[in-house]
This record gives sequence, C-alpha cells and structure tokens, in this order.
Amino acid sequence: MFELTKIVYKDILRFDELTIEKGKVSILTGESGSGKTTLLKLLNHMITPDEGTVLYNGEDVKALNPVLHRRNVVMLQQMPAIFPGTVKDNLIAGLAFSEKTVPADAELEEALHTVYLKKPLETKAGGLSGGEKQRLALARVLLMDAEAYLLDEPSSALDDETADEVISSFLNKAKKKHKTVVMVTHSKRIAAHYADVNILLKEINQKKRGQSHEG
Ligand SMILES: Nc1ncnc2c1ncn2[C@@H]1O[C@H](COP(=O)(O)OP(=O)(O)OP(=O)(O)O)[C@@H](O)[C@H]1O
Repeated sequence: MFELTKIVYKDILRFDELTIEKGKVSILTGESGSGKTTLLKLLNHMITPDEGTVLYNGEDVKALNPVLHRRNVVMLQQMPAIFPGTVKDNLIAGLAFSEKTVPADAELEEALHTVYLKKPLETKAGGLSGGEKQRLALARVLLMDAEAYLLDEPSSALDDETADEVISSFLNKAKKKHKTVVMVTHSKRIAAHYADVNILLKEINQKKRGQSHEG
C-alpha cells in the first residue's frame, strides 16, 4: 500500500526502502526522537521528503490531492485535539472533514463500545480523563472509515489492561474491514501481541546527514 524509496528527511530519516502492506497491522517502534511520528507524517503527506518517493497504491503522494489523501489515510496524533462540546460532537467532528454523513446514534455508540468508553453521547468531553479523551479520539478516527489508519501511540495514556482491550478491539474491527494500520507504540507487549509486521526504526534508519559516513 505504501512504498517508500531512497528517503531523506532533514537529518531525521534516511533509508533506502520500506514497504507497508495493505490489510496488515504494522507496528513501528524506536527510541524517543528517532523519527516515528515523522515517518507517519510522510505517509499522509503532512510533510514531503527532501529526497525520495512515497507511493500510495502505486501513486506518488506528491501528485495526490492532500485533502483527499488524508481522508483515505487518517492520522491520529499523539496528543489528539478534543473539541468543545459533547462526546457526540467530538465523534462527528472528523466526519465533516471527510464529507461523510453523520451516522445514527447507535453507530456512534458502537464506536464508543469498540474503544471501551462507557459514556453517554451527551457527556461533556472537556470533563473526560486523559485516557478517556484518548479513546474518544480513537473512536473518532474509527468512524472516519479510512483505508489506512496511522496511530501515534494511541494507548499511551491507558493502563496495560485497558490498553490491551482497546487496541485489540480496534484492530479486530479494522482487520474485519481489511483496513491497513500503522501504529507507533513504546509498549513491547503491544508490539509483540498485535503486530503482523514489526518495523524497527533503528534497523532501517541509516546514519544521519552531516555525519562522516557517506552510506
Ligand atoms: N519539523 C521539524 N523540524 C526539525 N526537527 C524536527 C521536526 N519535527 C521533528 N523534529 C525532530 O526530529 C526528531 C524526530 O521526531 P519524531 O517526533 O518523529 O520522533 P519520535 O520517534 O516520534 O519520538 P517520540 O517517541 O518521543 O514521540 C526529534 O529530534 C524532533 O525534535
């Protein structure tokens, strides 16, 4: 689904090749500051590489309309925005961007159920805990029904048990619908349990520019 070739981005990323397969869960790990978020941003064209190409289904993302591309490839940021208003307002916020019709409340409740967030739709979102807000944002991207989900540490605010429930439930749903998931996590446990493919940034990322090595 994604093919990255001869990528250079500032002095952060430099690698020859990376393929991300359609319908698979690829888990991206690497130490803090190693460029995981930067790599996700290359995939949905929030940034453009200085050198090299990023292909999405065989097409150079530079040639794609960025707004349309980001409807197909939805990114959940590490600290996702929570909008003023209710849980429901937050769930439907992404749909306006995708120009999708607002589903019935039952479908919104189903998305909350998937992320184990047991709150009525009319709950004020501002009063939710950090972990609840994280799950609300995850439910919001799930409803966007994208082709690919780029999840940047989606369970960082959750305890281990809740993280397992939420991630496993989200991935089950995504897999049933043949979605592609690229997930960044610092959790070795989650990487070991849920990855179809493990991408270790330190294995692919080469010496940074400005260092003596020319490789
Ligand atoms: N636009 C930018 N310009 C310059 N440097 C940047 C830019 N964005 C990120 N960086 C730097 O690039 C490095 C990689 O950042 P990135 O957020 O991709 O790392 P990460 O692996 O996701 O880290 P973490 O696990 O801490 O979230 C960091 O040193 C960061 O400060």
